[in-house]
Amino acid sequence: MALPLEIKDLEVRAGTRTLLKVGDLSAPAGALIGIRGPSGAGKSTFLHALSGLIEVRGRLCWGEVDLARLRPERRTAFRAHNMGLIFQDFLLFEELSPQANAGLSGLFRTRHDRAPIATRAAEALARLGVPQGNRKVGSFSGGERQRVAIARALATDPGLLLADEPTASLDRRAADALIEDLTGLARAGGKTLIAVSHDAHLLERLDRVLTIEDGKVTDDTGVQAA
Ligand SMILES: Nc1ncnc2c1ncn2[C@@H]1O[C@H](COP(=O)(O)OP(=O)(O)OP(=O)(O)O)[C@@H](O)[C@H]1O
Repeated sequence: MALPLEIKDLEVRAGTRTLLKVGDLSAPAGALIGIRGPSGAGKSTFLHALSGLIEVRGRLCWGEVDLARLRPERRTAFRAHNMGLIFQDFLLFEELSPQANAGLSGLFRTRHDRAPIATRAAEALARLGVPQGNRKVGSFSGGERQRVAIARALATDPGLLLADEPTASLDRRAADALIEDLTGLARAGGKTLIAVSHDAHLLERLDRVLTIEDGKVTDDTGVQAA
């Protein structure tokens, strides 16, 4: 289930240094949001905060759940049940097939939950046109790998999809196909999508684009999803 986002006085620090500060920000469930900004501005830090990977201060609520108040293990559990992450370095297992990679989160679930994850992984791989069979992911192209990463993110049917530069390392054609898939799947499934990207082709397909500079949101444009 997609959840609304509500942020109040969010702060991320590393030692004494403040990496990110966001005063007030909210978005309805099912919004498609882009994040752009110069290198080192704090975009990945924001995505990591939104996914509960790092400690934050203030309020960072997905629905009723304030990630700022949860211990790391509770954040991990929340992430496993609600989020699909499509991160830059893919984190795919080179020696495994696409099916094994996409169904990986099933390993951490009960036997009862495992079967639907495997089924959704297979459906997502087919829908995204990933080559079937036992070929190892290590031999896949960048575009194919990125599709496996998306299928893996979709396998648990999460309400929230968080992506870091999903079209980086793809040529224009592969990037456009991926944008079509990602935004289409998010909209069809009523999922919230938050994507860090410099790709104008992706950003123009989203409801809203935030610009982050020097650890702050300096621009917030676009129509919010109803
Ligand atoms: N754990 C950390 N400890 C100290 N500084 C950090 C830590 N993580 C990130 N930073 C710093 O915070 C700033 C923001 O980093 P971040 O990775 O969020 O930027 P970004 O906007 O995603 O950049 P890029 O587009 O280059 O990926 C950078 O100056 C980075 O060096």
